[in-house]
Amino acid sequence: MSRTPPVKQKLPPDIVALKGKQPIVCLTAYTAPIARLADQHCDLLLVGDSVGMVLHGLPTTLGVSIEMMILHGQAVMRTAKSALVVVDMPFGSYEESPQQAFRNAARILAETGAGAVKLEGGVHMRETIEFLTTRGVAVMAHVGLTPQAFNTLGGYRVQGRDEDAERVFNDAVATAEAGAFAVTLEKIPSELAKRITDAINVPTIGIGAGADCDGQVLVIDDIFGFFVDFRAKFVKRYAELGEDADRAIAQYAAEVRSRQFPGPEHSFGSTTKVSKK
Ligand SMILES: Nc1nc(=O)c2c([nH]1)NC[C@@H]1CN(c3ccc(C(=O)N[C@@H](CCC(=O)O)C(=O)O)cc3)CN21
Ligand SMILES: CC(C)C(=O)C(=O)O
Ligand SMILES: [Mg+2]
Repeated sequence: MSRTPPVKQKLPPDIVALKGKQPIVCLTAYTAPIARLADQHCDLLLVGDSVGMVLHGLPTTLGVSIEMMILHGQAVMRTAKSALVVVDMPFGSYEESPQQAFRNAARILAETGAGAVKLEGGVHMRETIEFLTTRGVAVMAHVGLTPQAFNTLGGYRVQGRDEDAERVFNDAVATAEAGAFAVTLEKIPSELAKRITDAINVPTIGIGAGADCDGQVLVIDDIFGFFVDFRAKFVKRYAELGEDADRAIAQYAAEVRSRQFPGPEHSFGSTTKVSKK
């Protein structure tokens, strides 16, 4: 029986190997059809807890549950063939202790088949990241603007400016030393992101962290122009699908009201005779 060999899905070490060789392309994905598309162009797909704000209408990421992350992780894993899939650990699922983090990370990996988890935090997550990575759980870290700290940070502000730079630098270095295979840098000055990228031997994946990171990530609905609740400065819209979708819905509504839709071609006759056409 001859079969085309299956495409090998990337693993965390394959992502590490890209540092210094080529920019790492990452997007968020939450659903099977989008994962099928993005998989063909990305090295890494992130099932971000941004799903709570983007698809579930939550005001922040704080209300996202493990069950939500697993359902979306499963949907993405069904169609992602070559990109590494990373699932965000939601708020409250890992902060208590390394043991709690391991239990929930293991559940996420077992139930989704994803290759890694991502968690927010630097120096204070060092022990947890070490606990996970020495027990077979690949971890992507996330420092700088950590959206799950919305309340303590006082919003989604730029992090690491002026005297705050050392904190973010130390956070990034601590996670890399603890065994993280990559570090997300969110909304920090470009110069600081470059300093971090030069200082650690695993890839930095930037979002609002300038052009010198080893890779870039954006929220898929943001690049589609489909998420309109806010527009961060770091977002570049590559389409205006929101406008397109609005046009489609408005036209459908108008055609239903004017009885233009459905037409005969969308309708069924009462007999089974074969139509000519
Ligand atoms: N659609 C979407 N895109 C994201 O990038 C994203 C999410 N959702 N949800 C989870 C987090 C939250 N993130 C955010 C949210 C807002 C800004 C932001 O910069 N907002 C405003 C004002 C922020 C302020 O200064 O208080 C901006 O003007 O850029 C940045 C990152 C990043 N993540
Ligand atoms: C924006 C990325 C880095 C993220 O954490 C998310 O989508 O939840
Ligand atoms: Mg996230």
